[in-house]
Amino acid sequence: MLKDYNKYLEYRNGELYLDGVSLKALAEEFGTPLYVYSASYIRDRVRAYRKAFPTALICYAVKANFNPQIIKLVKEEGAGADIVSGGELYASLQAGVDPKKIVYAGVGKTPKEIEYAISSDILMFNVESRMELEVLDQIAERMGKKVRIAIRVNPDVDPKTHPYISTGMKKSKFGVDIKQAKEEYEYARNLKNLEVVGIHCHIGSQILDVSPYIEAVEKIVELYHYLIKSGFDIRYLDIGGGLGIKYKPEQSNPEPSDLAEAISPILKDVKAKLILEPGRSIVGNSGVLITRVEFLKDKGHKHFVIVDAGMNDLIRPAIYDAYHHIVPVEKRDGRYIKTDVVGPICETGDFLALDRELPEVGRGDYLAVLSTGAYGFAMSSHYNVRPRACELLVDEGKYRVIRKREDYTYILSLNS
Ligand SMILES: Cc1ncc(COP(=O)(O)O)c(C=O)c1O
Ligand SMILES: N[C@@H](CCCC[NH3+])C(=O)O
Repeated sequence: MLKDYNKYLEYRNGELYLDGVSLKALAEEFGTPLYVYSASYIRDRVRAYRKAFPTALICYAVKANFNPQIIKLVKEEGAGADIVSGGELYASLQAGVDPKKIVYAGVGKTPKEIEYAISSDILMFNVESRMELEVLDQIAERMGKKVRIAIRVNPDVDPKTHPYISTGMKKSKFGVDIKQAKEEYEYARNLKNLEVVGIHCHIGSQILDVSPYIEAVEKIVELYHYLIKSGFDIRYLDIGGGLGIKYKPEQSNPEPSDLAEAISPILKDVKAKLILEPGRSIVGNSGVLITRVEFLKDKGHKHFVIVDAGMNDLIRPAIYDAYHHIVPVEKRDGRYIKTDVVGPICETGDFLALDRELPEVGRGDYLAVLSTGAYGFAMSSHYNVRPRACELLVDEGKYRVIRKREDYTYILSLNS
C-alpha cells in the first residue's frame, strides 16, 4: 500500500526506507522535524509528463517546493518553471533554469518584480487583468523592451476540489472572465510594447478527475481558433497545473498519461506549443515529514499523540482540513489506537490528524507524515519562534542536506 504513494517508500526489516535510505537513521543524524524527498521519484514524475506530452514544455510550479536543489533536479529532466513572484524567479535562476522556459502568473505582480522578469527575458507573462496589461506595457516601454504575454483566461469551470484551491471559477480573483477575453486580446494587440503570444488558464489544484480539464481545454481551444482567425499569432497554449495526488488510502495517483488521453483529441488542430505547469503531481508524493513523538496524553474520552512537528511545519491540515497519511517509521505489530496527532503550537488548529487509527506508539518513536513534498516546507513559518525544518534529498541509497535546520539566531537575525 505504501508503494501506491511512492514506489521508493518501503519497510525493510520493519524499518521505513525512502529511496534506499533509512528514515530512522536520518532522523537520528539530523533531528526532527525533517523533510525528506526522493530524487528518483521526482525524476520519474517529470519523465512521465514528458512521455505523456512529448512536444510540450513542462514548467514546474515552483510554489509547490522552491528548494533550488529540487528545481535543479526537475530542470535536469528538461523542465522549465512556472513562477508567481520575484522570489520564485530568483530561486529558478539560481537553480539554472533557462529563462526562455519560465512563465510568470499572479494577480499582483509589483513593478519591481515585472522589471526583474523583463530584464531576465523570461518566456512569457501570464497576465491576469486589464490594468496589468497597461502597467506591463508602460514598464516595457521605459525599459525599451518588447514583452511576450499570454492572457490568463478564467473558463468558469468547477475543478471539484477544495474551494480555497479552486482558481478557475467565475467568482475567483484569477484571470480575466472568458466572456471578456476577446476584448482583452484586442486591447493587448494595440499595446505596442507587448507581443501577444499565448493563452493561459489554470483551474485549480488537487484535481483527481480529469473531466474539468476537458471542459476547460474545450473552452480555451475555442478561443484559440477564434484568435487565430482574427490574426493573432498564438504560439503557446498554457493549460496550467493542478493534477492531484494520492493523499488518502482509497485515492490513487492520477497519471499524466490519463490527462493526455483526455485532452489530446481536443488539441488535435492546435498548432501552438502546449505548456503544462504541474507542481504537486511532481513533488507531492516524493516527500515525507519525519516527526518525533514527545508525549502521549489520555483524557479518558480522547487520546493525543503530541509530536514535534506543528502547523508551522505543515499547515495543510489546519487550513484545508487536509488528510495526510501517517505511518510509524518502525513498524508496529501491536494494537491500534484512535488518536489525534497534534503539534506543540499554541493553537487548537495545530493538528496533523484527527481521530486517526494509528498503531500504538511511544515517546521517542518517529512518525512519517506522507505526501508532504508539495506545499509542506514551502508554506512553513516561524510561528511561535520555531526554526524551520531541515530538508534532505535522498537518491538511490545516498542522501544530502538541501537546506540546513534554522536556529533562533537565524530567525531573529533581521530584528533590531
Ligand atoms: C498558475 C498556477 N500554475 C500552476 C500551479 C500548480 O498547481 P499544482 O501544484 O496543483 O500542480 C498553480 C497552483 O495551483 C498555479 O496557481
Ligand atoms: N497550497 C495549496 C495549493 C495551492 C496551489 C496554488 N495555486 C495546497 O497545499 O494544497
